[in-house]
Amino acid sequence: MMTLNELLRPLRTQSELTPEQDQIKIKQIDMDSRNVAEGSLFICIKGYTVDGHDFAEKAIESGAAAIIAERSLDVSVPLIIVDDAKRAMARLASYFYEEPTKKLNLIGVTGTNGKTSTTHILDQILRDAKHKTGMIGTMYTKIGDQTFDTANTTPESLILQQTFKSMNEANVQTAVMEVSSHALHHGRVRGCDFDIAVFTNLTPDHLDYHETMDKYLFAKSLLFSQLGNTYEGKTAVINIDDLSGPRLAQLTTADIITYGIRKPADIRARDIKSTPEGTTFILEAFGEEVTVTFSLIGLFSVYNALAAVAAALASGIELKQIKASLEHVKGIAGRFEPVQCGQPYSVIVDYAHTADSLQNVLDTVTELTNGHVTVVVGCGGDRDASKRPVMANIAVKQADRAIFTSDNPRSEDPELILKDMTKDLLADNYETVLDRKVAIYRAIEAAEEGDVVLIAGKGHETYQDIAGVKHHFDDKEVAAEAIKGRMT
Ligand SMILES: CC(=O)N[C@H]1[C@@H](OP(=O)(O)OP(=O)(O)OC[C@H]2O[C@@H](n3ccc(=O)[nH]c3=O)[C@H](O)[C@@H]2O)O[C@H](CO)[C@@H](O)[C@@H]1O[C@H](C)C(=O)N[C@@H](C)C(=O)N[C@H](CCC(=O)O)C(=O)O
Ligand SMILES: Nc1ncnc2c1ncn2[C@@H]1O[C@H](COP(=O)(O)OP(=O)(O)OP(=O)(O)O)[C@@H](O)[C@H]1O
Ligand SMILES: N[C@H](CCC[C@H](N)C(=O)O)C(=O)O
Ligand SMILES: [Mg+2]
Repeated sequence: MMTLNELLRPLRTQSELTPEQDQIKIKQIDMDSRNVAEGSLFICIKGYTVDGHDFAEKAIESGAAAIIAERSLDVSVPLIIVDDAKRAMARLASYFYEEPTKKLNLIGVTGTNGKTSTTHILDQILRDAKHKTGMIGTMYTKIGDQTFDTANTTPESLILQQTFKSMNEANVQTAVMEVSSHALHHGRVRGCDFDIAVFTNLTPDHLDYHETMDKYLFAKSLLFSQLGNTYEGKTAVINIDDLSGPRLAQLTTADIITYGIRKPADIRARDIKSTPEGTTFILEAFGEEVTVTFSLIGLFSVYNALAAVAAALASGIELKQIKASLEHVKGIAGRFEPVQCGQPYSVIVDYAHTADSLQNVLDTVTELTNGHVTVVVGCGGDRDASKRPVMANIAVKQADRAIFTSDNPRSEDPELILKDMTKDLLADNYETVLDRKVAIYRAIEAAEEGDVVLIAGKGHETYQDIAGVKHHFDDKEVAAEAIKGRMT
């Protein structure tokens, strides 16, 4: 709880509050009128769908004691006008919750692909080293052993600061979070005091939103320029094999740890051997060497491991301990996850929903099998349409057979998404099957001994978003039903 006068201090606004209004007690901050309670400060956010200013009255009816807005409103409680409500929200939330990230070793992971995977590997290493950890990302938010659902990979600043405060209360030492480009662009992580920033890679995605790769890189770069200009205790972990790596390195004054496979790097993997059971490699870290046996599959997984190793070393964990942790990292839900029901062919569910990830995963599958490869894949609606034909092209080139189907069409017509994917395809090794369940069944029913069916795009998701309604749908569940159905 804070007085309004005290809470507004970091905004440095010239609010014309009476001495009585100055003393109003603010019990919580809200950006959603549906959460407002007695004594809330309600912040009006102009969204993509609706305008929070239209809910100010509703918030007051629910007990809002003051309103922050970007324009004048006829309201009965104190109104503070700011130029940018989201910017104000980040500042106020961090202040109200007593700058919780300053009490955490905060690690942010950004990049087009590999954020969830890297954060999960890193969390395992940290927990093995007896750190109490928190995680924020695509699959969930986790505080200690408790998990919570999240709507976004990187939530809005208010939710973030509340989460960090809960982490402080639970004595979390290290928080590992995915930082999406949307979040960076929207300023959701303003007010987060990162200690370590990790870059995985940059390949085309979200160009509907960022428009050009340069602007997309600029959004990602904000994590590195925000790393502070004292290098004391701040580290940027950079994939030096990625074209954008060196550019990001130039943007930070923090210490830099590079990792890679192809180029010389501080943290490097060599002699990589992949089998369907896992990967072994020699890990070099600042001149020391250890051999790692790792259960995750594919070169891309080695990159994610290297990123996690670098961030763990920067967090003070010993290489010996890191090696031991890597050796018992378990598979990550929906990432190259096998569906095993005793069938003589392989079925793999994976979250590849970009051209680069699909290419990487198909490269891995084709390298590890002598059988036929069938890929079942679609593209999401209300997302970058430019990746659709590129993904389809990779599918027909890399796999023996592709079944194009629906992903999350959201507000788009799924037939039109399929048309976008296939309109310029010259190949004839594909078919389109709109119903995802039918598509998965068809691929599995045709699989023979030694073949691989890759079901890409939805990974861990347990729903299919059609016209804004989330229907239960789980690729793993459907695949298992199809496999068992064939056995009976
Ligand atoms: C395009 C986008 O980023 N949208 C985000 C945005 O939603 P919005 O602008 O539509 O919000 P809105 O519904 O118009 O509401 C505006 C304001 O009115 C308030 N409101 C609304 C209704 C009401 O009754 N009362 C009320 O007060 C809302 O709480 C909000 O403050 O603000 C919401 C709350 O923070 C986010 O959950 C939502 O993310 C949606 C779910 C989304 O799909 N975002 C994607 C694009 C995204 O951000 N993805 C990245 C990951 C991408 C990646 O790297 O793969 C992510 O970090 O998740
Ligand atoms: N380092 C990597 N490079 C390229 N592709 C990768 C890499 N790591 C994972 N992938 C592929 O990308 C998919 C998504 O991986 P992951 O969930 O870790 O990425 P993410 O960055 O968290 O994605 P999102 O932006 O949706 O949260 C995986 O299922 C795999 O196909
Ligand atoms: N974080 C990604 C997830 C995409 C998952 C895919 N199944 C889709 O719906 O496009 C996004 O919001 O673009
Ligand atoms: Mg993710």
